[in-house]
Parts: sequence; C-alpha cells; structure tokens
Amino acid sequence: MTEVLALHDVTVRRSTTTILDKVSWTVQDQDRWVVLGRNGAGKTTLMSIAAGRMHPTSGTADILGERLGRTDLNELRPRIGLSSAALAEHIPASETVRDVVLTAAYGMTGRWREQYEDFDLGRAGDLLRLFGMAELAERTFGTLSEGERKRVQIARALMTDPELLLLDEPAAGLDLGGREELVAALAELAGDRRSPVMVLVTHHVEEIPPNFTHALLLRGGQAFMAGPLAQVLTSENLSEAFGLPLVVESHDGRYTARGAR
Ligand SMILES: Nc1ncnc2c1ncn2[C@@H]1O[C@H](COP(=O)(O)OP(=O)(O)OP(=O)(O)O)[C@@H](O)[C@H]1O
Repeated sequence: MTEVLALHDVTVRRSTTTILDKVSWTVQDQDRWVVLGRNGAGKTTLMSIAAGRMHPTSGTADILGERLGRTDLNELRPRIGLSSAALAEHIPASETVRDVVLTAAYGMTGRWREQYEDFDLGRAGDLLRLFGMAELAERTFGTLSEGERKRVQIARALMTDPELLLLDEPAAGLDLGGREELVAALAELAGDRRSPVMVLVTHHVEEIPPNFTHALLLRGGQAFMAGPLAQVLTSENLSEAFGLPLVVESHDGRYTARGAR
C-alpha cells in the first residue's frame, strides 16, 4: 500500500492558540476517510495542511510522497482536489457552471481567453453529468441553489483528475433531498476503485456516504481516535469527541446519532 498522506506530530500555532496539536495521521491508497469533530476542533486547518495550502508550525507532512516545505507547491496542488467554502467564495457569480469546472484544469477561477482542449471540455461534461448538473452547464454560478453549487464545486475539484480529493463540509447548507443526492453521488464515487483517495469533513454522521472506510475524530486540535469506520464510530467515542452523551447507530452503511436519554 502507498501512503497518500503521512502527517507526523503536525502542530499549527497562531499567536497563543494551538490549533492542531501533534496530529499524526496516515492515509493509504484506496482509503476513504471521514473527519469528524466539534466546531473549532481543527478540521479545516487539517484540510489546509493536507491540501498543501498551509505549513505546520512544527512536525512533518508528506503529501503524495512530497514533503511539505521541500516541494514545489505548483506541481503538488493540481494533484489534489479541494472543495471548501473558502474556495467557493473566489468563484465569480457571473461564471458559467461549465467554466467553473473547466477553469480548474488551469488552476484558476474566472475564464480568460484560454484555449481549452476537447479533452478538457469532454471531462468537464462528464463530471457535470456525474453530479446531475449537465443541464445547468450554461447557467451562471451565482444563480444556483446551495445544493447545486456544492455539486459543481466537487465536479471542479475532480477536474484535474486528482490523486487526493478533500471535501470540507460538502453537505453543509443542503436540504434533506440535496443531502441524500450528494451522499448517493459520493457513495458511488467512493465505491469506484479508480476514484482518488477521499477525505470528507463533516459535523454529522448522517452525511457519511456508504463505501467510506475510515474515520478520524478530532478533539481540541488533537487526533482523538483514527481507524476503520466501524471501530471508531461508536457511541462511546463520539460522545467523548463531541463532549455529550450520544447514541450512534448504523444501518445499511449509513450512520445516525442522537443525544442519549
Ligand atoms: N489565524 C488564526 N488565528 C487564531 N486562531 C485561529 C486561526 N485560524 C483558526 N483559528 C482557530 O482554530 C480553531 C480551529 O479552526 P478550524 O477552522 O480548523 O476548525 P473546524 O474544526 O474546521 O471548525 P468548524 O467546525 O467550526 O468549521 C478555531 O478555534 C479557530 O477559531
């Protein structure tokens, strides 16, 4: 097996705050991880490290075999697909859905006279179809619903055919139908061996798609627990990680959590 991510004692400090505290975490080829934790646990910061967009204050991060701090980020970043609220803010509202996906091939937002290859056009079309967005390809991003935007962002993150796909709260803000459609699309993607290694950040166990394999629980910036999904997602572990008594149940590859009475 190949290590896609290898973090060793990764610490991130900002002034007096320790955001990540000696996090060690290994992600292997073919893994599909979910990262769970309370607000402020450090999930987004961890994704920034994994995406090569932030350097640890101390510790080491190896991403796709490259040591952060010793590698050319311009070469590393196209190998990583990232979908996050922070990135979505940079997408111009006037850009068409097709161009939002297409411009990822050039590591940019906002179309500007590039000559696209037929190959890129075909791939963008395939990805929009995969996420049920093909019919809206000519619409502008600004006119989409939150659920539609999320799907376009994931299609964009996949455009460079990345080896690692990082999804930071992809279901945030979706209604029940939108969530279920997204979960189904991500389950299909996760079940395909040709798909990139996936890491999905969420607050809710209900958003974990079937076919995900591992879970990392963050608590107060520390890796509280990591391992195979079924071993990590227990009532006891989730209660510790979220700081309240919870009952976690699983059924047909889906999870639910509720407060213990
Ligand atoms: N530049 C910074 N300076 C100081 N504190 C920061 C900075 N960036 C983030 N933090 C703090 O670090 C902690 C972790 O932030 P992060 O966004 O990684 O958490 P999160 O688990 O993704 O949270 P949420 O679930 O609310 O999105 C938070 O308490 C946040 O306020």
